[in-house]
Amino acid sequence: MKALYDVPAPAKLNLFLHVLGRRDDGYHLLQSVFVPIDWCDTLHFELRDDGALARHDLGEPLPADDLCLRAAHALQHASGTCWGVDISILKTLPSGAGLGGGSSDAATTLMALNRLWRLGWTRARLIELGARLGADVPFFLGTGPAWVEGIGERLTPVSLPSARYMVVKPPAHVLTKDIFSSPHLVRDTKPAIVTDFLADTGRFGKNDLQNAAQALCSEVGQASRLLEQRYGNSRMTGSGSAVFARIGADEAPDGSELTQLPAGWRSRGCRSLEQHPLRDWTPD
Ligand SMILES: C[C@@](CO)(OP(=O)(O)O)[C@H](O)COP(=O)(O)OP(=O)(O)OC[C@H]1O[C@@H](n2ccc(N)nc2=O)[C@H](O)[C@@H]1O
Ligand SMILES: Nc1ncnc2c1ncn2[C@@H]1O[C@H](COP(=O)(O)OP(=O)(O)O)[C@@H](O)[C@H]1O
Repeated sequence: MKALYDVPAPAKLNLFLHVLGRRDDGYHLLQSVFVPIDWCDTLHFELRDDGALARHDLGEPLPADDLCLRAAHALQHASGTCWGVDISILKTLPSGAGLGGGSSDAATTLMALNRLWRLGWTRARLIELGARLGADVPFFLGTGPAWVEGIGERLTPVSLPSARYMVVKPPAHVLTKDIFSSPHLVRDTKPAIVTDFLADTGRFGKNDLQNAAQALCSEVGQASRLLEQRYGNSRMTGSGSAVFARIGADEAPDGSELTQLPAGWRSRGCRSLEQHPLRDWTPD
């Protein structure tokens, strides 16, 4: 195998997000259900025999310390392989949205290179390496929707019925660190448990980060109100600034965009994925 083309890196939504406390290192402990959706970046991987790692942006330029290259460097170093790769990225997911785009790109890179370089690493070993790249990377190395605890490294797969969502992303975005250090940060006192959530599948929980995000960025509240008016529900995903609403089977076709949005806003009709598209690429 010399190449892998059209490899997807799906985004995710947080159906709810509880902040339970804070670790000694300052990171906050979370409870959340993450669900992958069919809004994806697309990556191509071509084997190099000179050991070089190169990235080619097919869309908007990516940051110099792009998470795909960081993932490739980390796996090349940890595995000791002599192989290299040319990574081409067609970025469609907005960055800094709470959609996990960069984290998903990193996870897809680890799974694709594990296959291209014939490393044979297990999922658990990739997750251990991925957790050092970002708190959301372990989720994207998993099998699909998951109950997530810790700072994102403790995953319990859950099966959820497919659902449809309209996602709206205003142009501004909020720094995750500013949200967690905000006086508006809500902390949950009563942790939920998996069975509680599953008993109420489909009913959104709260996002404890949303008050702080709205205090820092008025567009998050604006996006929430827009979706409440159109669909009767809304919730910020992750640390924002994207907001989503659950929509009916007969509303907004998949991939559609909302009209009459302010300039620079993005939107997309999405469907949840019952499993990660690369689920079978990695041995458990
Ligand atoms: C909170 C989540 C939920 O999915 O937000 P999104 O990234 O999806 O928006 C993620 O776990 C985000 O994880 P990650 O993206 O790795 O966080 P970073 O940007 O590295 O965090 C920036 C800063 O936010 C604070 N931080 C982050 C995560 C966490 N569980 N507790 C924290 O206190 C820390 O000060 C950290 O240095
Ligand atoms: N391939 C990438 N795609 C998106 N963001 C990236 C990538 N590589 C690095 N980043 C950086 O990671 C941060 C966004 O990460 P991402 O997982 O997309 O966050 P969010 O979950 O908030 O959308 C930004 O600071 C961005 O500059």
